[in-house]
Amino acid sequence: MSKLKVGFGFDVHQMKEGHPFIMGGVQLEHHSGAFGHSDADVIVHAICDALLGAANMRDIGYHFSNKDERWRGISSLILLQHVIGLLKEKGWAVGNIDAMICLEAPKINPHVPAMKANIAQAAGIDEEDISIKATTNEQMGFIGRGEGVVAYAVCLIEKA
Ligand SMILES: Nc1ccn([C@@H]2O[C@H](COP(=O)(O)O)[C@@H](O)[C@H]2O)c(=O)n1
Ligand SMILES: C[C@@]1(CO)OP(=O)(O)OP(=O)(O)OC[C@H]1O
Repeated sequence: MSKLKVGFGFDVHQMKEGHPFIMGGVQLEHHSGAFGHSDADVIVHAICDALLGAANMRDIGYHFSNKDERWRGISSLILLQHVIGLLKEKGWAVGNIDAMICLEAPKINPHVPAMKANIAQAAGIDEEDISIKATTNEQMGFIGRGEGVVAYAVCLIEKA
């Protein structure tokens, strides 16, 4: 019988005026963008943490320190590829991923197909096994004021 594990991930990044905004490997047209040590791709970070959590392999900052110059400005899709490699070494394969972005603007919906394609390619999974959703924060709090962006993800992993 195969073994199944679920995982949960969360990430938040500050939004900065004039900064590029990368989400799911797509550069979004917006006056501000998520800021971090890497490309601050918040949905990919939440997915990495969900996968690492499911495999009980610590978290993204443990594997990719924000003090390490190797990861400065790196595409988070490359970090996701590393995470998938770590799971594969332990015999884990990804079942499915479901992720949610909480962001006031811009609209995410038009970009969901491209994001799914990027994440599926980096994770080596079928696009059918990755779901991306979005919500505003109804203009409340730091998300509502456009000061930050949040993402959540859950995943299922399996090993024979
Ligand atoms: N940044 C966002 C936020 C929301 N959406 C889509 O709009 C729908 C309505 O959002 P509410 O927060 O008003 O419920 C939501 O269900 C998403 O489909 C989006 O694309 N980008
Ligand atoms: C991805 C890493 C590494 O570049 O940096 P950030 O882009 O700042 O992202 P965060 O989600 O705060 O933590 C993980 C990191 O160590």
